[in-house]
Amino acid sequence: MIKYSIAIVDDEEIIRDALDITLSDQYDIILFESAESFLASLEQQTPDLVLMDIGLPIMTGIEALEILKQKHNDIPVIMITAYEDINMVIRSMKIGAFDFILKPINLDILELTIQKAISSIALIKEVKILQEKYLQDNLPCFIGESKNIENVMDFINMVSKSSDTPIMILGETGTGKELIAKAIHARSPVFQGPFIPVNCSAFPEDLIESELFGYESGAFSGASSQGKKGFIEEADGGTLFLDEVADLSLAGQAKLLRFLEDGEFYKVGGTKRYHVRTRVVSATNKKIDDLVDEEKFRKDLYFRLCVIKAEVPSLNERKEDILPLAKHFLHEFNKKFSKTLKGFSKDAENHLLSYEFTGNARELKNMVERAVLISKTDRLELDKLKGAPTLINDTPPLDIKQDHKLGPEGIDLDQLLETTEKKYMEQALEFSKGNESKAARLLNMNHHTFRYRWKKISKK
Ligand SMILES: Nc1ncnc2c1ncn2[C@@H]1O[C@H](COP(=O)(O)OP(=O)(O)OP(=O)(O)O)[C@@H](O)[C@H]1O
Repeated sequence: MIKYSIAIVDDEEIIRDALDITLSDQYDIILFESAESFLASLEQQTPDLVLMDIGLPIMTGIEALEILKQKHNDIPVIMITAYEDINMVIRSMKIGAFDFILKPINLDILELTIQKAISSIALIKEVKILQEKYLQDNLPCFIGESKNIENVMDFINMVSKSSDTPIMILGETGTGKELIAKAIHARSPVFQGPFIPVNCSAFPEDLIESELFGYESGAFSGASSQGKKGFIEEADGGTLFLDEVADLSLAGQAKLLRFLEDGEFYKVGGTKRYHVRTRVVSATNKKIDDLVDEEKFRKDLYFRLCVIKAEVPSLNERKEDILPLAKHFLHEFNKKFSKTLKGFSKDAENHLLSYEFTGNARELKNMVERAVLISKTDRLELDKLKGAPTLINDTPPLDIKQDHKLGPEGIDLDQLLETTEKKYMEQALEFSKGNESKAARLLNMNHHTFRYRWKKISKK
């Protein structure tokens, strides 16, 4: 059961006490003897409902109501008046009071009026509680103490409020663009809808249309007989995250633009029109303005996607975030590898602070992961960080057991399969001198699948 809070603003102590005794079993009561002290308290917390005397000394209840409504229009206010001054009552109702009650207060009428006011805000409150819980449970920790990141987060909090304004996030690889896209989704009104990430560079030109829009049954040979939903349809009522959007082919860009213009599309091989409402967040680590100038990215699409633009600074430009991030990753990998490292040695910290990151937070994360895995001391020492290859694509050295016997200590199967897949893909690329089609053939894979999986796995 939700317990609602009521602020009672009345200069008469006897009334405050009487209301407190009557209502405090059911509601959280906060008492104020003046309009000024009540308004000042709103900086710290806002009540769900206000009971306010009209005839307060110094600042009157009506004046306080006017100020309250400017900032918190959604809080219902019940005015209390000692005399039936119809003009005062009309004025307060015009300003936006929910209702009024007369002194001496009839408790039955009071209870009924409070109930009515609460039912008007119950849904808003329920959604707020749900959203806070969702944020706590689902929002990936976005670490950052620098002014730079604080500004980005403030901006995101502001722009998340709308459910459909397109946002483009720019920043070098590994700066946390996908994490930010998830944060936007989690703070937006469509937070309960799906968050669908699409890596635009993972699909070749001839597949992108069916991946984005889906296809109708029998659209082409090899198509599933039930047809298929595309990513856009999957994202209906939620957020579509178009990662690496600058890599979209010109044909793909044209199709996406058509959808963004009116939210409508046809599936491949179909004549039925579909309508989808989804917030589009896109990201790229390329200099998209240059691509627009070079006509490699459509200007009209750029303007559609980039109604709001957020730029994430590189880690080298926000050195204050390095240690908080490193400690966060240390904690994460302590948990993952059941280690109990307490922190970094002074030397290790200095090394991180003077290091030039090319892969940003992802590179730092990989450095810490490997160092945690090979550390045997209480603190993470410099040699473990230095010894750890810092390639962005590096993964910890987990070897597949040749005998495939499971010991009592168990294994992290996902991690093992991922490492194995990556090792073979790396070797295949080495054998084929970087030719992905040849590498794919060595692993008996279709080359689209190879490209897609390699992109995915080499980002981890
Ligand atoms: N501020 C942060 N707090 C916590 N983790 C972070 C932060 N920034 C990045 N990370 C972690 O670093 C890794 C890379 O982040 P992410 O995938 O969001 O970067 P990206 O900018 O989308 O990269 P790319 O351009 O290569 O797609 C992820 O594991 C992410 O969780």
